[in-house]
Amino acid sequence: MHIVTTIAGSDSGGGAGIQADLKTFQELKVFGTSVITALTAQNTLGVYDVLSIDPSFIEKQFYALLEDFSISAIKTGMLFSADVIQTIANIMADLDIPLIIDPVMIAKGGESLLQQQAIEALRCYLLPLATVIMPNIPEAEVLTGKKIDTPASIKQAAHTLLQLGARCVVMKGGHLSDKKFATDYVFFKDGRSFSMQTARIATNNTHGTGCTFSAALTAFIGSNLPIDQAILEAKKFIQLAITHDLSIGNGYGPTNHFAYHKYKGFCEVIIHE
Ligand SMILES: Nc1ncnc2c1ncn2[C@@H]1O[C@H](COP(=O)(O)OP(=O)(O)O)[C@@H](O)[C@H]1O
Ligand SMILES: Cc1ncc(COP(=O)(O)OP(=O)(O)O)c(N)n1
Repeated sequence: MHIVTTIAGSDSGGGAGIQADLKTFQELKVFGTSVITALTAQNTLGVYDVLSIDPSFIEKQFYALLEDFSISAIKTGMLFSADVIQTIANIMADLDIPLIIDPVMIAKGGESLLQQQAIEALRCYLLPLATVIMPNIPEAEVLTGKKIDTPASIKQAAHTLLQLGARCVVMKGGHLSDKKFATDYVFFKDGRSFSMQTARIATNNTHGTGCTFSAALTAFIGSNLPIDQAILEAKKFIQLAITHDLSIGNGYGPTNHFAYHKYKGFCEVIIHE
């Protein structure tokens, strides 16, 4: 049994954060463990409040896992403050475990999940430790300080993130204006790149898409799948979770974490090398 860890915030609404990650891990048959960085009072309509966890307690959670488990992959989600990022980076720097970073900044409803002062800490301390960083377009714009709206600017931004130390960048295209396709762009340090294109689903039930995608990638990397295959399977996982979305709540509903096993033979992803 492979053991993986999510370091993220709790979403009381169950569609994003720790809850989405653990559901995804369970579906992909890896044993999920967690380090909780913050609690959110949240549902599909929005984030009403955030309670941060003291970094010293975050450290205790992390060391409790490291003492007892052989962890095969770790992902980060909502980290909230510079202190938390510094704490996680200090511990990660001494580990030889693949790190998947979802640089969560803003919730669907517009609420901030990362303090402004934390952006520099993310760029300087955590990003250089990333096996894979998977920003959405607005997050990549914040991290690189450049507008991203053309294929050339996507490539340029990914190269900036690779230069900052990440080994692989998955630039998620959910926020691009393409009405027909949802295309993600993958770039490696060795110069290889490819894109993954799926049909864009007309739905508002996209709460937690980034969390679910990065959790699936963590599960596949933690199960020793080669990285290209892990990225492709994770894209299938999120595509099927959005296609078979759940109408739960009255706002941006969650994705369907059960869909992959039922429908995985029926997901077309077009790859462009
Ligand atoms: N409406 C959609 N239909 C299909 N895939 C989508 C849709 N919206 C987002 N995605 C996919 O979901 C994943 C998360 O994308 P994105 O929305 O960019 O990130 P985030 O959830 O972090 O804001 C990506 O693989 C993206 O292509
Ligand atoms: C606790 C918590 N963590 C992360 C998010 C944001 O998740 P994401 O997958 O980026 O999804 P949306 O915010 O786009 O729905 C969150 N809302 N809560």
